[in-house]
Order: sequence, then C-alpha cells, then structure tokens
Amino acid sequence: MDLDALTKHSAFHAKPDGLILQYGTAGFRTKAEHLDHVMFRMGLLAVLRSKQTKSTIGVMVTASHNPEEDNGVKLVDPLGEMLAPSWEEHATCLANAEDQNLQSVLMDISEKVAVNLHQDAFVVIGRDTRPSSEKLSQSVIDGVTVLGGQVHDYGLLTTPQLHYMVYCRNTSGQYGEATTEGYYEKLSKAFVELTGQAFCSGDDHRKLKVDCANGIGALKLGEMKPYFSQGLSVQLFNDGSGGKLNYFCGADFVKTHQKPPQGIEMKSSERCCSFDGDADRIVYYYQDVDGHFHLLDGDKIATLISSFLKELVLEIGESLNIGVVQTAYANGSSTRYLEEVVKVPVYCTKTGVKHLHHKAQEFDIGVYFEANGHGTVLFSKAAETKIKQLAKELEDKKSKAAKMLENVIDLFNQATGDAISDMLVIEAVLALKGLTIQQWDALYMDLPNRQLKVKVADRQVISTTDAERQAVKPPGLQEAINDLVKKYKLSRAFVRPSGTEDVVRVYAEADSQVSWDRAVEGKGRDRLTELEEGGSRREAILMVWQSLMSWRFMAFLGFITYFH
Ligand SMILES: CC(=O)N[C@H]1[C@@H](OP(=O)(O)O)O[C@H](CO)[C@@H](O)[C@@H]1O
Ligand SMILES: [Mg+2]
Repeated sequence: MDLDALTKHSAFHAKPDGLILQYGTAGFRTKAEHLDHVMFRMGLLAVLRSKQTKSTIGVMVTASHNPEEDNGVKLVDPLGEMLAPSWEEHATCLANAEDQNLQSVLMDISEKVAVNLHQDAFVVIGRDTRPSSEKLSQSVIDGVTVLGGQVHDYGLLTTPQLHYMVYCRNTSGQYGEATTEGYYEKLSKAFVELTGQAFCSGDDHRKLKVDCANGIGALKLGEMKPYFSQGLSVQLFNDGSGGKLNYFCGADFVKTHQKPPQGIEMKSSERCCSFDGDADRIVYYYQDVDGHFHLLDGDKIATLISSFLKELVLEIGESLNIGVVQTAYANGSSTRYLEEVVKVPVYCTKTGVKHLHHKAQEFDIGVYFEANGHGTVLFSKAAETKIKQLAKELEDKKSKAAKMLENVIDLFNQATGDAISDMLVIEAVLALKGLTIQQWDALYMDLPNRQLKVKVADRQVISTTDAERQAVKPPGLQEAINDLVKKYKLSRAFVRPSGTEDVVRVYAEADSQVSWDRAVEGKGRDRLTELEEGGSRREAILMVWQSLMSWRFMAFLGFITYFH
C-alpha cells in the first residue's frame, strides 16, 4: 500500500467536518455535495473486498428514487448480491473516519478481515444519469487506483445491469457475457423464445407504455428495444429528454401516491408500468372505463409469477419447492391469496432486498418481491440442472413446461431485482396465460392500507422484532398497537425506523371479512354492493388510522416535527 499516495489523494477528497453517515439498507445516500469523500473511500474499500474475495467487486453510484440533488453509492459482492452485512460496518467506519485517521482505519479493516495486500484487485463501476454521478464515479476510480486496483468503468448503467456484470465476471462468463449487449441478448432471446409459445398474440397484448422516471431506464430500455421488438412493442415516457428525475413520476411516486405519473398519456384499459430512477423497481397500473386508477404493485407481481411457476412445476411433475418471500409491507390479501389459493409457503423478512434475497436462496425456486416493486426469482443450481435436463429429455407437454422454465431462468436477473427483466417476465406471463391487466388485477383485492412517515427526535428509540412486525421498545408501544388493531377485522399495524431516511414509518391495514370471502369465492358483485363495501372498507381503515395517529400513539414517538 502506497501510503504517501493515499495521503496525497485523500486530501483531494476531504471529509466535511462533523458529517456522519451510515451504510444503510441500500448503501450511503444523501445530498450529492456531501458524498465526494465517501465515494473515494468506497473505492478504497472495494479494493480490499476484491482482494479478500479474490473476485471482481462492483460499485454503483446512484440514489435510486431519491430526488435528483441526492446521490448514493453501494458495493456489489461477487455473485452480484448486496455487500455482506459484516462489511457494512467497515464501510460505515471508513466513511466516517476523520481525514487524519483514514490510513489507520484502513489498516485496521485490512487486518480484521485478513486481506492479503499483495493480491490483485478488480473493480467495476456503473452510474445513473444524475448530474452529479459522473464526477462522483471519478472519485471512486481515484480511490481504487490509489490502492493499485484495476478498474473497468461501465459508465451509465441501470443498477441491476451492474449486478449482472459482476455476476458474469465472477462466473467466467457462465452466467452471460459481461457487456450491455450480452445482457440485452441473453434476456431478449429468453423472452422471444418464451413468448413464441404464446397462443394469444393480438396487437394489444404486445403493447406496453413505460414511464422511465426520467432516469437511466429510458436510455437502456431504448437501446434494448430492437432486441425484443418481435415479442413486445414498448413506448417510453419520461425518457429524460424534458422532465426531472423522479419528479412526479417513477415507480416510487406511483406507489406512494397511488396515482399515475405525470407525462404519460393513459387511455382506458391500457397496460402501463413505471420504473424507478435506477430501474431496479417496477409497478404496473391502468385506468378503468370509469377513469379509476388501479395499481398492481410488487405483491400483485409476486402473485402472478408464483401462480405461473407453480403451474409449470406441477406440469413437469418434479418436486421442486417454491417459497415466496415478502416483507411486513406486503398487503395481507396477497399473503392470504398466496397461501390459500396458490398454495405456496410465504415467509416474511425485514425490509431491504438483501434480507429477501438471502431467504429466497433457501428454496429450489425462491420468489421475492417488496410491495414497492423490487424483486426477482432465484433458482437453485440443483433446480436449474434438473430443469435443463428435463427440457432436453422429455417430449410432450412436460418438456414444453421444462423449456418454458429454462427460458424463465434466463429471463430473471439472478443477481438482483431488475425492472427491465421483471417487465419482460410479466409481459411473457400475461401473453402465455392470455390475461388482460384487469384479469390479473382481479386475482385478489388489496386490503385498504395506509403508510406514512413520521419525523421524530430519535428514530432509534424504536426497536423491533419478528421481521419488524412487533415493537419491543419503547415499552408499552406494542401493547397500544395491539389494543387498537384488535377492534377491527383483518387488521394489522406496525411501526419501524426507516433504514434510508431519518423517519419512522407507520403502516396499517384492515378490512371486513365479507369482502375477502367474496373475492375468494369469485362471486359477482353488482355496483351497489361494491359501493357499500367500499364505504365500510374505507371506514375500517380510517378508524385504525385515526387511532394510530391519536395522541396516545404519538406520545410514544416523542417530538413530532412533521408528518405527511
Ligand atoms: C417501506 C419501503 O418501501 N421501504 C423501502 C426503503 O427502506 P426503508 O428502510 O423503509 O427506508 O428503501 C429501501 C431501499 O431502496 C427499500 O428496499 C425498502 O423497500
Ligand atoms: Mg432503485
């Protein structure tokens, strides 16, 4: 380690006094102007991680759905997964070290993780379209090179594309070719082959409007379009040519406001979807003939995909186990539908993709989605081998199902949730099943729910257990929530400190048993009962909500400065 060079270069990336940041759910995220030193230091850390794992490590510069002025950085581990939790602590230590202590903190980490400093290091870098991203990624490069690591700068990439590149490079190209063309070709080939078997091929089925949040997704989907045009025609909106990143558009806006983004022309019953700013999240939606907006979020996506996979697995007649992983934010109706109708086991983990991903790896086929649209499906090596073998051996219906599964494996990004890949899977499933977006939406009816952020003096006063569904601190809080929710049918509520923002998140849902029974039994509902039911459903959720927001509850949270 050339310590003189390190001292010299770190002086160009000085840490602002008193700034403390935490490697959170999705790396570091804050205003772009505070991040230069963090970028440099993450370049350093990526070199250590690369030396330790003897593998290529990824660094992605993005702040996903945050406002354009923000930025962020996260490290990608060898198989394209999120940085190991034990290293998150090292990242936090290194980012917060005062300039004069940087060397010693770096040496400390090297010793703790037993890095062989003579080992080669290789780091790949990607960035989103934010105005600050290019300069910040240069600071990462500076950090890598000062420690003698080699760099490949991919420039503009979606977050999932960078994860894909890392995975490809560490499997010597077995997973795919580590270029954007390699990514486009692999996914498009699988998609075209899969949809080639679709019975219904009307034009309407092949059209999709995509809100790209004025982000990197527009650029990359635009490049990729010609590769799959025979299977699907996509029309891009919010492509970055005019509007601002994530501003009144994108998956996060649509999910949190439950309304369409600006900048998209939506006609009744047209199928539309939104990506977030770095294209790792997707939600679908449409407007019905009465002009009502319908959102199909990550839970609806998980349901559609799980049903499809379950059918294929039954058809090939192999005992491959399927598990679905959700978080506490999953709508109760989706969990119930998955367990009782699709008949797949459902597991709940803490918020954050790394937790879901980790759990999903326990199954032959692990489906995971956060309600906000972040997710994918993982196939175990054993399942993949079995499916590939069956696709070759069998003739008939079984082999057709095995071939479909083979393409599905290639179509899903096995490294992380990916808006482009998920979009192609969903489009393929809808085409193969001959489903309209309304029919998909009608699989189950969401329980009415509300989610809100509350700013408190210190969000860490709340700690949780049971996958964040129960508060253990402060004392008495959970009892107060229990008292409230037990008054309502199918009601559920929880609070937890956010891992990405300085807020506490509050979630509540409730319903009447009647509407669930109706939905499951598939009984037709005339307009009148629908309206009556709508009234009682709204009333139930409002009551839970108002109680949660009452002074009794707020008293537990300390000083509230705002909520919205
Ligand atoms: C309720 C919610 O949507 N939480 C989001 C949000 O995490 P919080 O820890 O809730 O701030 O950002 C994460 C990273 O993007 C994402 O994985 C997660 O789903
Ligand atoms: Mg994102």
